[in-house]
Amino acid sequence: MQQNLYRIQIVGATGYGGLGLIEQLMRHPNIELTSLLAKTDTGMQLSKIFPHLTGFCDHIVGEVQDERIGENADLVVFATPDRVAMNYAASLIQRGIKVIDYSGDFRFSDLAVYDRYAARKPGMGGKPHQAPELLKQSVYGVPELFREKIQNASLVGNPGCFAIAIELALAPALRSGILNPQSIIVDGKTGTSGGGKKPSTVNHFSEQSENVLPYRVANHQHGTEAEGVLTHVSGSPVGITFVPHQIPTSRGIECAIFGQLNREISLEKIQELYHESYSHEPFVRVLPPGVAPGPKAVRGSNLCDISLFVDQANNRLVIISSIDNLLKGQAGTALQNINLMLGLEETTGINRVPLYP
Ligand SMILES: NC(=O)C1=CN([C@@H]2O[C@H](COP(=O)(O)OP(=O)(O)OC[C@H]3O[C@@H](n4cnc5c(N)ncnc54)[C@H](OP(=O)(O)O)[C@@H]3O)[C@@H](O)[C@H]2O)C=CC1
Ligand SMILES: CC(=O)N[C@@H](CCC(=O)OP(=O)(O)O)C(=O)O
Repeated sequence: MQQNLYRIQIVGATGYGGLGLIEQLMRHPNIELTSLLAKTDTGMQLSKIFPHLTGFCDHIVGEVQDERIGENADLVVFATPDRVAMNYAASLIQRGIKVIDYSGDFRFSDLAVYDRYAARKPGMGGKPHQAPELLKQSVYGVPELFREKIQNASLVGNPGCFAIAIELALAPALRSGILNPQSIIVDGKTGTSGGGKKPSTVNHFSEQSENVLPYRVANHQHGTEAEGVLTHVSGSPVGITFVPHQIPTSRGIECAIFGQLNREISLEKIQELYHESYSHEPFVRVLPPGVAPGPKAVRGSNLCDISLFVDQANNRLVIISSIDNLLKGQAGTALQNINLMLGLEETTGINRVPLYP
């Protein structure tokens, strides 16, 4: 191994989340992509599947076989659906190989919370966790909230896309005690890439175009995830009613978040509070009063934009949070976590200016 050149294997490399990481790693000076594995599209160059990568990443995609997982790697990223990483993480960690998983397998330190997440996620069928003993050592991968733990972790559970947008938006207000933690309502919108690359009736153009489709109303797995994390960081039980919608864009998430203020407080003071929390964070922007441009302003970047409003007549705080679901909501945060776990500068390979329009 060249000095400071770390070897990474991606399992699930042919999906959107694998792709998002590969695109960023093409510009990473300290990381070598040693292998790409997937289930179906194997034996061909990645650039045959994604022609925009021609000349940038022409690696051949290998088949997922047990003996290949962890081969020639310092860190393995599972960009796979739920219940894949849980079968491999223990043996990788035993071999001294670090692991990041994009799914819900390792987002929860408590098995009961995992079970609640799994009960809300379609297709999970209430199956038990295959490696519950690892939950206590896994670290939740939101660097802005758990940076030091991530730096020392062997196993990181990358967050859910809506969950990170909600957590970054609410953490400063809930930590400071200005909001009633049981009063939170979130109206979320996501582009169709949130559901991955596999076509379905719901993301068929004629079904999803010209519509705003509510789904899993007050029963989405990221509501549970954000409640648990925000309860942990604020020290008070947080209750969130979350209604997600799918909208006809390819990428982007916007959450409009409402909470009752415990006392009268000016927008200026709340802006100050958020600036104190995030002025040193490279990927969180607290926007000036009155500015809320939506997810188009963060598209293609790892940024989370936060806009704050006070509804004075009803003494409510309104927070608008926008991310690119495939970057800050997935592969961008994953690369932040990889950099932290490997002792590299956190922003390496990530500092992209949003693509506009
Ligand atoms: N899309 C998003 O916005 C976000 C997604 N996530 C999570 O990230 C993970 C990946 O999501 P996404 O990129 O959207 O999904 P995709 O469906 O686009 O990609 C999934 C990838 O995993 C591979 N795969 C599927 N089953 C297996 C298996 N049993 N063993 C090995 N590889 C397998 C697929 O290969 P093949 O096609 O060959 O089956 C494909 O390469 C999921 O856990 C998702 O919940 C998290 C945050 C945001
Ligand atoms: C549009 C769409 O279907 N979005 C997915 C995105 C969430 C996701 O992938 O989250 P997990 O990692 O927790 O599974 C959803 O709402 O379930």
